[in-house]
Amino acid sequence: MKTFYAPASMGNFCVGFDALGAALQPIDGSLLGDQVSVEAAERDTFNCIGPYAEKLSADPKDNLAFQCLQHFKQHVAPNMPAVAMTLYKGLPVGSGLGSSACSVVAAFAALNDFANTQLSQEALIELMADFEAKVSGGRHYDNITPCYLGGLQLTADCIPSKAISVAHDESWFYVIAYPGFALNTAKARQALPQQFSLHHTVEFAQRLSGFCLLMQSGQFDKALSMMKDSIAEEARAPLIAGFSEAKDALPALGAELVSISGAGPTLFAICKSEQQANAVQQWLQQNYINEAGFSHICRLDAQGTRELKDQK
Ligand SMILES: Nc1ncnc2c1ncn2[C@@H]1O[C@H](COP(=O)(O)OP(=O)(O)O)[C@@H](O)[C@H]1O
Ligand SMILES: N[C@@H](CCOP(=O)(O)O)C(=O)O
Repeated sequence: MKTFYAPASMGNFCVGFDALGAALQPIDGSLLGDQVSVEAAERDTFNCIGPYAEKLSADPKDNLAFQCLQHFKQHVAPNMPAVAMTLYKGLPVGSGLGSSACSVVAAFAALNDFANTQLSQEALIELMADFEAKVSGGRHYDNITPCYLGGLQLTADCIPSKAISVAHDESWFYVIAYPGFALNTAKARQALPQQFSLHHTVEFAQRLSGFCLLMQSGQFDKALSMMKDSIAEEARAPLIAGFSEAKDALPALGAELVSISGAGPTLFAICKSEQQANAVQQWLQQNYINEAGFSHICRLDAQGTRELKDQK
């Protein structure tokens, strides 16, 4: 049996709505994401386990990972033998941490390895995006490609190969805090303005292009100063209890930036020292998250989706 782990990701990365995303690795070495195992079996079976399994429908047909299995057998690898698939649901649904992308990416990575297809990386990414689009209320790649490829990705349908890896400052700490309640991505997309002025649109393009070029040339502090979410944050902040208070309070503790991870409600803060990250995390634990929430101090995950070798 092989097990594939897909890491949590932060869509938008503040300055790149639907176009930038980053994979996360907690600095304590823990895994923050979903896992999918596949092994040969007499007939196809699906099992969903893990801390967030019970938040999903008990009917496999409703589960994205099982839908990936069905699609794969019907359209990609029709001669593939029967398999037993197990999804370990390690991320809460509707968290802003790319939970649905994690299940889809881990499932297709495991199936693709099992069936040893000749699918190109781009074709696989498109397939993954098709399935995430089924639930998220829009086709966007900013969870799929960082989750699959790791790092910080500039990503869109119109980008050759769907993603360009963007350099990042490896000394930055990302404090993430999931407050313990769900915010459905499709609902959070409906809250967005449907139109922006020409000025607004041009400024978005200027910020995103300036940010990416500065990061790519190692001018990380200048890039950080350009990070502003002019598309989603204002419309979504009222849907996230405590976000505005945290955004006001955390800079005094050393947060260089406070923004929404994906569609929320997870919040992320960028800090330049571990001491500041600890202070920010402590504030968030006391003031932002409830008993069902959690927080982690993270770096960006450079590997993306990978086989967990020590699993049997
Ligand atoms: N394996 C799965 N992982 C996550 N969500 C799933 C899965 N299978 C089905 N779903 C459904 O997809 C939707 C995902 O919601 P969404 O808000 O997009 O989550 P997230 O932002 O965490 O990716 C939910 O309605 C959930 O029930
Ligand atoms: N760009 C998307 C990202 C959604 O991420 P999720 O983790 O909340 O599913 C958006 O902002 O809608």
